[in-house]
Amino acid sequence: MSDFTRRFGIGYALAPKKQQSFIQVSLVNLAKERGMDLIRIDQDTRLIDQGPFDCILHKLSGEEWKKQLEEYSFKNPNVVVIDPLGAIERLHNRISMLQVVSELKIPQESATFGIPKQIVIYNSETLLDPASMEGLKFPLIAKPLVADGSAKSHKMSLVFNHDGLNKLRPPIVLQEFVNHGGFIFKVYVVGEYVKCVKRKSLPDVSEEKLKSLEASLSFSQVSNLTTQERNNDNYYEMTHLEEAEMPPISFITDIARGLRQAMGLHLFNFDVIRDDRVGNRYLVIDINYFPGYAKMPSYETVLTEFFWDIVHQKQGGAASLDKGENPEKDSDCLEMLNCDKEERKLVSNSCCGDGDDGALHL
Ligand SMILES: Nc1ncnc2c1ncn2[C@@H]1O[C@H](COP(=O)(O)OP(=O)(O)OP(=O)(O)O)[C@@H](O)[C@H]1O
Ligand SMILES: O=P(O)(O)O[C@H]1[C@H](OP(=O)(O)O)[C@@H](OP(=O)(O)O)[C@@H](O)[C@@H](O)[C@@H]1OP(=O)(O)O
Ligand SMILES: [Mg+2]
Ligand SMILES: [Mg+2]
Repeated sequence: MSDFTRRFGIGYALAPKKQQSFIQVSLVNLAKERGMDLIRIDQDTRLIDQGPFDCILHKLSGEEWKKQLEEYSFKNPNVVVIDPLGAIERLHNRISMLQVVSELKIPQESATFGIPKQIVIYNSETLLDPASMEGLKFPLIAKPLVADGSAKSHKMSLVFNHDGLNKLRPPIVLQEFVNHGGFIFKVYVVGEYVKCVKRKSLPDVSEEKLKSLEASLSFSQVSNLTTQERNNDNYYEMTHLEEAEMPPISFITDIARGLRQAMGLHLFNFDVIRDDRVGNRYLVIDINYFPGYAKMPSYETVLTEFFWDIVHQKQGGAASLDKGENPEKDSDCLEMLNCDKEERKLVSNSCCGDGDDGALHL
């Protein structure tokens, strides 16, 4: 069969929520028109008995899936697995996740980047020992060390003083909370493609406010709030996304490319904030494997193009990750996304302060 008529099979193994958001009819149809069939992998049947596939997309964890994937890859070495489990695992720990950012070698002329100051706490004794704070300054944000996609792994707390540490459950990462004007930049990476969008984030905490606040405040997935949840909150109504200035395009693209190469991953996004104390300093605070691409503008076109490259071996293995340039012009790569206008199908995340009133009051 000539390459022109050959069809390609792309197997996907995703959790139900991810499948529902990502596998939309528009994506399936566009891929089909380009000769690629998206095929659901039945998680109740052995992977080895399914297919044939030219590529496998997945966001599942657990030993059983690992075993299945290894067995499949051993018998089908030519099938591209997006992405290797070993490479994804680095993102399941919030320390190893950001370690890679610190190791990037990127020219920092007009802007600089890094990660917030942070420590890891494994047990309650260390948590309550003032010596372990290593000069970290309040306010802090406490994040579960594990970032495995569970609801628990997204549960965060803002900690305003020592008393606020009492409620925390190690293992956790204590990270300095950096004022950033209430906006966050989400940088989506799909192979060589990079798209930066802005979203609302947590409000700044002034020195004055810090003194008057309760000891801590817990919340979950604030950048993913539903329109309804935002509308119920004064802060969100008062924050104007269009006012946020985008970061320098080529700088963000350089970081994205550096991360992609260093991690050996094709599908991820990372969250960036602009440090208000410095202005042109950008901090990476989170990296997510296979994020909510359906929220990215033109996700169907971008993903279809990526699949096409993969099955035609234009972006296959780690070597081709070095290939370089983003296929889009830089000016097209960064786009403002006003998420309030977006339809969100999935998100059921909530903010819960100590009073659990559903709003984020600082
Ligand atoms: N060091 C920080 N300084 C200021 N704000 C922060 C910091 N870290 C996190 N945030 C805020 O808290 C939110 C949640 O943090 P983070 O992105 O690490 O959590 P997550 O649960 O992994 O999120 P996601 O849903 O993107 O996976 C961020 O989107 C941002 O608004
Ligand atoms: O829920 P969405 O589809 O929007 O995607 C979110 C995704 O959830 P899902 O994988 O269960 O879908 C999250 O993954 P886990 O950490 O929970 O594994 C994480 O990557 C978020 O950052 C994504 O939101 P985004 O950062 O893109 O806004
Ligand atoms: Mg995040
Ligand atoms: Mg995350």
